[in-house]
Amino acid sequence: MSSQHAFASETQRETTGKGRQLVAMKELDKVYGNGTVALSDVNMTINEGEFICFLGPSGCGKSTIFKLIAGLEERTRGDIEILGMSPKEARKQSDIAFVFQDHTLLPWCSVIDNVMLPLKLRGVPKQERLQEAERVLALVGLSDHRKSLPRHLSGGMKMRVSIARALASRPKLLLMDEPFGALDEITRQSLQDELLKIWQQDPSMTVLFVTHNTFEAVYLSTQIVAMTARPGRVSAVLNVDEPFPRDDSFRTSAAFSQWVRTVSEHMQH
Ligand SMILES: Nc1ncnc2c1ncn2[C@@H]1O[C@H](COP(=O)(O)OP(=O)(O)OP(=O)(O)O)[C@@H](O)[C@H]1O
Repeated sequence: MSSQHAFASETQRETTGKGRQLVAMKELDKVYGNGTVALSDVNMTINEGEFICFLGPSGCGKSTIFKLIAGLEERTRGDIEILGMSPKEARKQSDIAFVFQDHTLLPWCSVIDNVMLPLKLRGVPKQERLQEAERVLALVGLSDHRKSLPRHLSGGMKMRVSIARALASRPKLLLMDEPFGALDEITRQSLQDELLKIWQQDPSMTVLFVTHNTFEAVYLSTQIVAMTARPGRVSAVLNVDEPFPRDDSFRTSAAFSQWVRTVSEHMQH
């Protein structure tokens, strides 16, 4: 791999995904009410099954892109579609789930009640809720802690609960906004491995992941979206064409170091 061909130019920004087109953004601008131009002319397609990390300086509009995809903010100009629907329609069908850095668990509810809450709000019958919660708690290795309260869990465990809660709605698109930013390095790496395992088990699930950490982006991604400082634009999309499953042997490989160097060099320009 060389830095000359690693990045697709802005006009060639087609993904190399495993599935059908999931998200289409065309000439997207976002100007907030106070006049802040958060995004300018964002053009991007995202295919089903990708794991895409968004990297860029603070304030470049990464969270804003997520809010537009989730239908939590309205675009100022341009088009955005999720599986041919508006973001709000897609969210209503529970096709989209969020995980934030702050785990947002209800402190007075047990782990399993926290995981079941979104299903309860959607009117899913109790037996089905329980089954689904057990399934996702097993996925994140927390079955034995189903009755614990959040305050009895470590930061990494709270994040696992938060991921389980998002997975319980079986989303097609999982949006993760700096989820591991507050965790120590060892916990972070084990959660990266668990997340990749979960993602690999479901070929149709797409993960969009914001991080400031180049190592994390290279380790996790099928693609890295590099963004410029505000107003945010997509400056390049990098296809990290390294095989899965990935493990510590990838983290310590020469190829990994080369990818990190390439991405870092790009981000400095
Ligand atoms: N509701 C809002 N009203 C006005 N300006 C906003 C609003 N939300 C975000 N902004 C501004 O829009 C720009 C992009 O913000 P955004 O949070 O999307 O960036 P980011 O890349 O996610 O930042 P960070 O990496 O620091 O989390 C910033 O200048 C921010 O201050």
